[in-house]
Amino acid sequence: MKKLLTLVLITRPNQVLLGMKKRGFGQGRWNGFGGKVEKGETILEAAKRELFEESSLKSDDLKEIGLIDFEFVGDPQILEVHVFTTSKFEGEPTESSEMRPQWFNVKDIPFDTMWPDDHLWFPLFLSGTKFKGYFLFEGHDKILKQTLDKVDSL
Ligand SMILES: CCc1c(NC2CC2)nc(N)nc1N1CCCCC1
Repeated sequence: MKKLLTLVLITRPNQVLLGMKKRGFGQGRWNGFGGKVEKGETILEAAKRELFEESSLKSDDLKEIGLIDFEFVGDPQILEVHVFTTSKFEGEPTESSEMRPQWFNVKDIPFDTMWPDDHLWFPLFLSGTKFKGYFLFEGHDKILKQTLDKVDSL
């Protein structure tokens, strides 16, 4: 039983835009913008929608660069996260009810206040390498098992 989710990472030279999640799943952690894929929308449409809802940014240039499956011990629901990135966007990052956006230098990514998997695959995302990953979590902080592979196509 897979649940489809999206994650969008906006970049500009030497920087990545992250949002501080203000409530709900992942509250208190910096992350890209994303969420659930609703019925009747494509994964790409969901990524664009969530980006706009959470940051006020619009982009027609989202490129999929990663696919990550997350499993949690004791929970049969697998989260399948489609990771997108672009440096072409319109608008100004604006705080929403969900997210407080902030630009970070790529050398100062706040991994200590992000999901524990991020520091493992961010280097691949930042180097423009497409990847597929799998993470088995115990709770929301402990990675029990993982795989991470570079791929030519997703
Ligand atoms: C799937 C959770 C998750 C994550 N890892 C969590 C331990 C499983 N890492 C990162 N960066 N984003 C994540 N989500 C991106 C889609 C919206 C919900 C949060």
